[in-house]
Amino acid sequence: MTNDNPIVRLDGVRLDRGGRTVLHDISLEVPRGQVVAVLGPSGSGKSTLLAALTGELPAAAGRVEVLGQAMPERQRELLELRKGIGVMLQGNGLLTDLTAAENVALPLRAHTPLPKPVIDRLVRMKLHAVGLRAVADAFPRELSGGMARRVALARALALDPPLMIYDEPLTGLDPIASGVVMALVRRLNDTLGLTSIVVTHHVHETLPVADHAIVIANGRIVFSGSPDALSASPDPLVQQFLRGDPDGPIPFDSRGGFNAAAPTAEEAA
Ligand SMILES: Nc1ncnc2c1ncn2[C@@H]1O[C@H](COP(=O)(O)OP(=O)(O)OP(=O)(O)O)[C@@H](O)[C@H]1O
Repeated sequence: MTNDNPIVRLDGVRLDRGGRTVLHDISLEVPRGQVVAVLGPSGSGKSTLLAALTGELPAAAGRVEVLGQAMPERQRELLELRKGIGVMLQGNGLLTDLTAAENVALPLRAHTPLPKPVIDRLVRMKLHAVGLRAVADAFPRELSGGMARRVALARALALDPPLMIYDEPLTGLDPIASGVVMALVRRLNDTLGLTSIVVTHHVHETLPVADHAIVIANGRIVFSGSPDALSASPDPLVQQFLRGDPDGPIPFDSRGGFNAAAPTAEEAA
């Protein structure tokens, strides 16, 4: 495998949840080194796509390749692959009775045999990378929302994964904290040689740091291209999403998924 190979490749992937198809025929490639924004309205299937990238949700059809290998079916191989994927989940997921440093140390304790002094040093380096070395001994409740998010980011980076996935990293943050977090995502991506996939509906905060944008709506990828091309897209679906209009080709309650654009006669009545 050369480094020119995409770090993520999906080919004709279908993803089902609760017996219903959420995403149809998804094909995409994520080149190494990029920050890719996966955008879409609430309920469009962003988290479902993310679950396929981490192997949590097997594809109902098609092929998912991550870090140059097909998504393993066997649990042990899957766990090994997941060590190469840093995931920052919605919210912080920090353990409240552990300090910031102890939270960041968790993956290192769980997945490496490293002695404590080495783990302590690595934790300090990770906290330094997110600009928070000074709060190593603080508990999550003593941190602002933005700082807690950065600690969660440091924890996701703990095992030096080549691929970072962020699920709604800006939820609950004010505009300033959002700007800090997104600038950090970009800086860490470039300085540590990562690839980053940011799953979000925060378009305007995310596009400025993204190299590539994908928009999901009505069960499919409706746009894939540069942030500039996204802003200029004449597609009514894309425009509705960018403007946040309740009326248009994306149903207001898009939880109905792929078929939601065409309500049943009962729903329409
Ligand atoms: N475990 C599940 N079982 C059944 N249906 C599910 C499950 N998880 C998600 N869904 C459905 O799949 C669709 C897509 O949900 P998903 O969470 O992927 O969307 P999303 O774009 O991430 O939404 P949000 O931005 O609100 O987080 C929704 O219709 C949702 O109700």
